[in-house]
Amino acid sequence: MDSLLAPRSTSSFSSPLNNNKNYYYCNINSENKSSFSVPSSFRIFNLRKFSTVSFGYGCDCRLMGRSSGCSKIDCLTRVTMDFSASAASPEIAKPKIVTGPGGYVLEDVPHLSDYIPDLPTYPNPLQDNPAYSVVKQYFVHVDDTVPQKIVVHKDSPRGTHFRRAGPRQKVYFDSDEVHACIVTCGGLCPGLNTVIREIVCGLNHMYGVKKVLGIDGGYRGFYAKNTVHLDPNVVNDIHKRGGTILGTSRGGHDTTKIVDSIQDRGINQVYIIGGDGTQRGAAVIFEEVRRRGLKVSVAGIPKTIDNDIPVIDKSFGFDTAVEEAQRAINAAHVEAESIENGIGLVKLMGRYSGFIAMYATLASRDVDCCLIPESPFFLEGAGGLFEYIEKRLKENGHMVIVIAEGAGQELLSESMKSMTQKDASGNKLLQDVGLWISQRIKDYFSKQRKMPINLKYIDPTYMIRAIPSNASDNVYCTLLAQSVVHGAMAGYTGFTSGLVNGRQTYIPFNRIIEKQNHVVITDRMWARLLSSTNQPSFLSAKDVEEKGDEEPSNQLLDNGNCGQETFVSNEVTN
Ligand SMILES: Nc1ncnc2c1ncn2[C@@H]1O[C@H](COP(=O)(O)OP(=O)(O)O)[C@@H](O)[C@H]1O
Ligand SMILES: O=P(O)(O)OC[C@H]1O[C@](O)(COP(=O)(O)O)[C@@H](O)[C@@H]1O
Ligand SMILES: [Mg+2]
Repeated sequence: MDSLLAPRSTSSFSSPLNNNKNYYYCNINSENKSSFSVPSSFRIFNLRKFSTVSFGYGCDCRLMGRSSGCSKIDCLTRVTMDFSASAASPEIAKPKIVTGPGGYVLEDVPHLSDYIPDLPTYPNPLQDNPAYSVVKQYFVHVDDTVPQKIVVHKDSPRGTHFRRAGPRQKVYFDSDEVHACIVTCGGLCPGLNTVIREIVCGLNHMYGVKKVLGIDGGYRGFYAKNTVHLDPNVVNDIHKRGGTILGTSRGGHDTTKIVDSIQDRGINQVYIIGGDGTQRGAAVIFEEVRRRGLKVSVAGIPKTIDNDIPVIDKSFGFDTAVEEAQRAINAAHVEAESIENGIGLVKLMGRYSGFIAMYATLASRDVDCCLIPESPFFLEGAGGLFEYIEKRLKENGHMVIVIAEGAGQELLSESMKSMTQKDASGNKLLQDVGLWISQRIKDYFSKQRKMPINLKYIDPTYMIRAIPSNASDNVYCTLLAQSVVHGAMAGYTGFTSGLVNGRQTYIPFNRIIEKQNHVVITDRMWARLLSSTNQPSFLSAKDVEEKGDEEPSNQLLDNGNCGQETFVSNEVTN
């Protein structure tokens, strides 16, 4: 043990602070001039003008309290502590993998009781709620799990499963004890307000939770902004609006400051709504919370209109975005077919994943060519884009092209000397492929082919994500929000709530952040698109060979289980 801080007497540390059994305090008054000492596994990370020192059980040492007293480290009492009995949590929680017969694997989510012993439990208040008490088997059985792959062969191993979401018979928070907060991060997505609304209403109506804070403006709002009080009245109408009433941002993830803020405010349930970057940030927050031994559930709700989050069937807001994209594609089609050699070009979102472009194309049937980041293409020569455009114009007199913002970036880089700029979150800032390709097409046909064309470029980028969610996304948002609330109340932490094969599940952060979900162009879904547009694949035999090694993604409608009809009916059963 180092000799930085030592307690006056060990008994000074035996009283629980704020009824939080994981923290112990000693009062130090300014007359006791001495030095501070902590065991080497402990760290003082928030030295302020506080007079109370608290020690997390098996984790960090913090200065807390607000009464006047000592302000400097050298005026504190010399105290002696022996923390040898308290095992500090390792830096990173190991994945919880449970195996069973027949190759069954459960990728389980962490639980508060994994690192806090002897937590009290309470009967779930829903059992007295008239809306739920009549529903037979309302509570999820403790052994319910959901398979990740549902297309199997007779001899297939049972494979990976995730814990089924839903209310548990016992909960780990007393309703009055809960102090929740909600934050939204990253780009906008239709349905953010619905998720916020349903978390607030779910906590309040199902569990009687009254203390819910909104964190303003993304992660940095934890430490740089004021919070807002949220209750069912405040959020009543917000699902009818696009955007997020809490505001959002990129960058600003400072783990220590965020967890300090959680701790200082006495927050014990953190609901984090955001995309792949946000879930990475949530995973780090969870690790820090666990390391400090706090009774705080950290729960993620996946948000991404790009659909780039793995494992889950799809993100909320995706359907709405695809629907809105139809309006731009329709306009492009009307413009193109009204003039000779008309080309309607629509750029849609999709930084690394072309799902919106692919589904908008499949839904519209007016699109002749869809270009996405996952499928390389080339412009000139036999089998290239220009050749195909010319062919379509000669056959049809007009054509519609949909391009995802991340498509063909390698071509732009070659011709425009690649920029390596990033946004505040570290995402690569893309060059405008829509403007670039418009110019290349115009130049090619006017200069090289001497063929007059009329190109109309439509960029509805922000229009498709700044709108309120449609009816089906609203239902999805509600189920996601309720699932995440049930999970946190049941003491689960370090998890994202998500739809897997039409069932609500709890997925550990490590699975959500390990990779991005991409369109696999050697899968049937992309083949369906090619056969619907009749565009060439632009792939060489070598490309196909390389792409053939990729694992199939969760392709939304593929595998026969994620179609809209199944999706809705499964939702209802959850
Ligand atoms: N690896 C990471 N570790 C911690 N925080 C991250 C990480 N990546 C992104 N973040 C934070 O998550 C937030 C949202 O990330 P961003 O990539 O902009 O959007 P999205 O979550 O929608 O993908 C930002 O505040 C960013 O700082
Ligand atoms: O201009 P912004 O706000 O950075 O957003 C643009 C990005 O947002 C997205 O729609 C989604 O990004 P995130 O899911 O990472 O927030 C990307 O397709 C696009 O590149
Ligand atoms: Mg992202």
